[in-house]
Formats: sequence, structure tokens, C-alpha cells
Amino acid sequence: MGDAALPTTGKAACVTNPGADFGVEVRNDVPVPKPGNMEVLIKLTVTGICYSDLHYMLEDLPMPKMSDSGVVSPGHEGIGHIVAMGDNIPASIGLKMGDRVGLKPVWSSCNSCMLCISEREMYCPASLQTGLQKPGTYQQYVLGSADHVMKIPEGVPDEVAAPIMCSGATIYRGITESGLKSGDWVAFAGAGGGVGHMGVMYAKAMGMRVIAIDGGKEKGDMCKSIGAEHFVDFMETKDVNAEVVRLTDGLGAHGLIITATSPAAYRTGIGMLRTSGVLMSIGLPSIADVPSIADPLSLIGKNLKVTGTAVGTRNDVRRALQFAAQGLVKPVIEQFPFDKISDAVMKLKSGKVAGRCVVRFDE
Ligand SMILES: NC(=O)c1ccc[n+]([C@@H]2O[C@H](COP(=O)([O-])OP(=O)(O)OC[C@H]3O[C@@H](n4cnc5c(N)ncnc54)[C@H](O)[C@@H]3O)[C@@H](O)[C@H]2O)c1
Ligand SMILES: [Zn+2]
Ligand SMILES: [Zn+2]
Repeated sequence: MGDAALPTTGKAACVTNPGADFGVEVRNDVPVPKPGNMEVLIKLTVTGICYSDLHYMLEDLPMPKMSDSGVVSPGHEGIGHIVAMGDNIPASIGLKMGDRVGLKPVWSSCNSCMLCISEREMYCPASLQTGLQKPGTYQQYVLGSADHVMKIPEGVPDEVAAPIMCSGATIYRGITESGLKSGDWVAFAGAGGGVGHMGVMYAKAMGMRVIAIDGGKEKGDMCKSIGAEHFVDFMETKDVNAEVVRLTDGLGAHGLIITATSPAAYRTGIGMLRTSGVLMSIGLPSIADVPSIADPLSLIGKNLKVTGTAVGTRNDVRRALQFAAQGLVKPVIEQFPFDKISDAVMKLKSGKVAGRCVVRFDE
């Protein structure tokens, strides 16, 4: 099955010179792939720009490289429409031509290992990542695995759905896995960024009390406008831990969720937690400067839990999208036309994005 009107080439942003001085080059001549068995071809309208894309292009983490799989376009927050379908897609999957769907970080998984069947498919040893082992959403015509593409609920615009594919679902998973409850104080270190600001909204929607930690007035104002009760500016506050303890009646936060990329956010860490508090790691500092998160004395003396989580499952993405469908979360986005995608990537690299950049292929 296919659409005879499909072009043979499309737009894509390709990494050049991967490493510290990487660049992003816009091309209009990238071949449109054909969907194979169990695959759909999606024509994207938008893609979000996640800091993980930068890690892949910077190659600053000890993980597989894009080039190992021949991938040149990163990206894993894509929304578009199905324009061609490959063979053997069971009707029970419920996909058809024209459906509005999203691509998320987990491109495929085996669907049968113990991790896959216990809602931990992101840790499946056979899983492949979008924009790392499979061409990513900086490419306008991109393939998805029929069992992993996400249907987007009505009433959630493309540019709202895009950041939920990774940022929203990751932080939804992080909050739920942390065991925090309504009424608890949760601090987000990195609250002004793409993942963190969605954390502020999801936590607020779940009835938690939110302390946002980030730097600068723009990010502070944004965090307060989306539900943070307090903003702690890490660039101006001498002792961030003491400030969070002060704001929580001298007891400390029930949870700290770190979505910052900087090692400094991890160094601040557990000192702001109350007894039995939880630290949830999500942001990935570059390996060169990873701090030790906790000393045994603090862990024992305060009964702390330190954990981490990677992206969301299909079920997390589905649930995270429902919050948007109900109007409970609405990412703060800055939109760029596709030919300015490099500006969006470099702005994120410079740490100046409040919320999330979303790039439009249709402009
Ligand atoms: N674990 C996962 O599955 C997962 C999923 C998505 C993203 N990530 C990672 O999360 C990190 C953040 O991604 P993003 O797209 O939100 O990036 P981002 O740049 O939009 O957000 C990071 C924020 O952290 C802030 N920050 C920097 N130092 C800080 C400090 N010391 N204290 C408090 N805030 C500080 C920055 O100002 C920025 O606003 C990246 O490392 C990314 O790879 C992990
Ligand atoms: Zn991401
Ligand atoms: Zn599996």
C-alpha cells in the first residue's frame, strides 16, 4: 500500500562534524524511505528539539554513536500523518493512512522479553532508539514501527503533542516512578528547560507543591506562570539546598527531580531532601564531570532513595498525552521554521531556551 503522489526526496537536518563543534545542515534532497514489514511512513509537520539530540551530536556520553548505525538526523519528538503503510500491519494495531501519529524515543522493542511485558520496554536489550539507531525526526519523511507509533488524541495540536513524546512522557514517568504523592513538595532542578518545565506542569496537575530551580528571570517567570510555587535561581542563590529547606518549613523537599544537564545540579542534590526523600535522576551530565550523588551516611541517616529513569513507555506517552487533551498541561514552546532548525539547536546548546523549541516542516 502506498501513495503514488509521494515525492522521492524530502527535507532533513543532518549533523555535520559530530563532536564538540558539530553543525546542523539543512538538505532538501534526502530520499523518502519506503516502509518495510510492520513499518509506516510518516510525513512530519513538527519536531521538538531535545537536549538528548545534542548529546548524540556532541558525542559527550558513553553510549552508541549515531554514526555506528549510519544515522545522520537525530530527533525523537515528531508529529505528522501516515502517508504510506508497509506489509503485515495487523488491523488490531488500529492504524490507517492519514492517521495523526507521533514518534517517540523508543522506536521499537522486542515486545516479548520480561522488560517489555512489564512496562519497562525502554530497557529492552533489543530496543532501538529514534534518532540514534534509526533516522530521527529532524527528517520530514521518517519511518515508524507500527507497534510503537503513538496516535495523537483530538484536540492536542501537533506542536503541543511533540514535546510530550519525550519530555512530557519522561517526566510523567519520573514523577510517577518517584512515588511522590499529591501534597508533597517536589523540587525540579532544571525546571526552566524542556523536560523540567513539563515536570512543573505535570506535578502541579497531580496536586504536588512545586519548587522550580533554574537560572535567570525569564525562566523564573515562566516557571511561576505554569504553576511553580517558588523559584530558586541557582545563579544567584548562595546555598540552593538551604533555600529549599527554608521554603519547606525547615524539613526539606519530599522529592528532587534533576532534569538539568549540569553536574552542578547533581552536586547540590540530596542536601535539600527531608527524611525518606527521593532523588530522581533524569538529566545527563557529560561523563567527564559526573559527581558522586550521595554518601552512605546521608543515605542511611536520612533513609533516602536515589534512582533514575529513562524516557516513557507507550503507556506513559498515552497517559501523558491525556493530560494535554484535558487541558492540564500545555508546553511552553518557541516555534522555528524548518530552515532555521540550526538556530533552534544552537539556542538550546547555549542554555537560553525557556521551555521547548519546536520546528515546523510545514512553514
Ligand atoms: N532520562 C531520560 O530519559 C531523559 C529524557 C529526556 C532528556 N534527558 C536529559 O535531560 C537533560 C535536559 O534536557 P532538556 O531538553 O530539558 O534540556 P534543557 O537545556 O532544555 O534544560 C536543562 C535546564 O537545566 C538548567 N540548569 C543548568 N544547570 C542547572 C543547575 N545547576 N541547577 C538547576 N538548573 C540548571 C538549564 O538552565 C536548563 O534550563 C539532558 O541531559 C537530556 O539529555 C533525559
Ligand atoms: Zn528527548
Ligand atoms: Zn523486549
